[in-house]
Amino acid sequence: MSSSFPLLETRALAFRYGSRSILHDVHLRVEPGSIYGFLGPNGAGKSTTMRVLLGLLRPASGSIHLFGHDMARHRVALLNRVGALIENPSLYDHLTGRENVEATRRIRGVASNRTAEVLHLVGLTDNAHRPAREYSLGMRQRLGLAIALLSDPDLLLLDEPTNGLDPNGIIDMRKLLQQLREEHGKTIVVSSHLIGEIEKVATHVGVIQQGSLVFQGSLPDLQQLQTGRARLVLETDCADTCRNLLPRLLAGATVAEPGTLWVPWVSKEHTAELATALVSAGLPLYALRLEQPSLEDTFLHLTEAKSELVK
Ligand SMILES: Nc1ncnc2c1ncn2[C@@H]1O[C@H](COP(=O)(O)OP(=O)(O)OP(=O)(O)O)[C@@H](O)[C@H]1O
Repeated sequence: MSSSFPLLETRALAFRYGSRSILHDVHLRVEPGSIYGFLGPNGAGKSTTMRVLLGLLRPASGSIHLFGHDMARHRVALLNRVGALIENPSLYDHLTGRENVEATRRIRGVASNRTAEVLHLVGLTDNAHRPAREYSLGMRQRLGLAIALLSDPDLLLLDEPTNGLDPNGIIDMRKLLQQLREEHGKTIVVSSHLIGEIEKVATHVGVIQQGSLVFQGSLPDLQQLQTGRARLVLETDCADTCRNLLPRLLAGATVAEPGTLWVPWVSKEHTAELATALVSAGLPLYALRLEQPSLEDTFLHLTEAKSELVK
């Protein structure tokens, strides 16, 4: 991650439900202008983290810094600069989209021109006169986002905003987040349990598993981790003989099957040397191919291994 001043930072954040520890030692770092994909399987602690960040749950220990200030000291002022969408927005179904926005606008004392602005931002202007009960799930999420945008917040915290949406709804939400970042300078933390969704929209990624952050970095950092897990699959007659004859070139290799070796990928030069050495040693080489894990595999590996990869 860059060394610029983080917009949101948690230090050794911990949370407990009674005697049950839910979040442990969470060090989040969200750079200004980023879309931070907060990933983790069900029950990992994403919603709990969001609620702690919004001051809805009190941390057991640790601190939260928003815009460079300690939230424990300036909670109200700092949270005024944050917009949130936590799961499904609570809407008045009998009111129109516009009336729903208006209801919150008045309570919050926001200027009246903002209603039309936020409806336009989320692409609901043409449907603003319809009652919310006629809205699709995607439209409801966008209306919730419009309400979150009323006070023109610098930071948006969105908990699984695409949950339950159909493919078009997911694409619309993704475009909207990109537009909010690129054209309106918003910083966005968006949680999901699907890496496939996050990789299309996020600039940075944090992976949480069982209440601990197991990876944090830019999207290219995560892709690099994926490349580092690539392997060569070598097919021959007897994998053990190969390993014994070429111990240096096959360091770290594992026998997958009697005639198949998995070799951690090093470089194309190493691959060429391995192929030459095998043939020179008179060993049959039936196949030598590169297997690159998908980003999904890497995510599963991170969440299953609970490794020490936090930067
Ligand atoms: N009110 C509660 N009381 C006790 N434990 C809770 C409560 N709410 C959540 N938990 C537990 O806290 C842990 C984290 O839950 P959380 O909802 O934060 O996970 P999540 O990553 O958001 O998962 P999901 O994607 O399923 O919402 C889970 O083990 C859950 O069972």
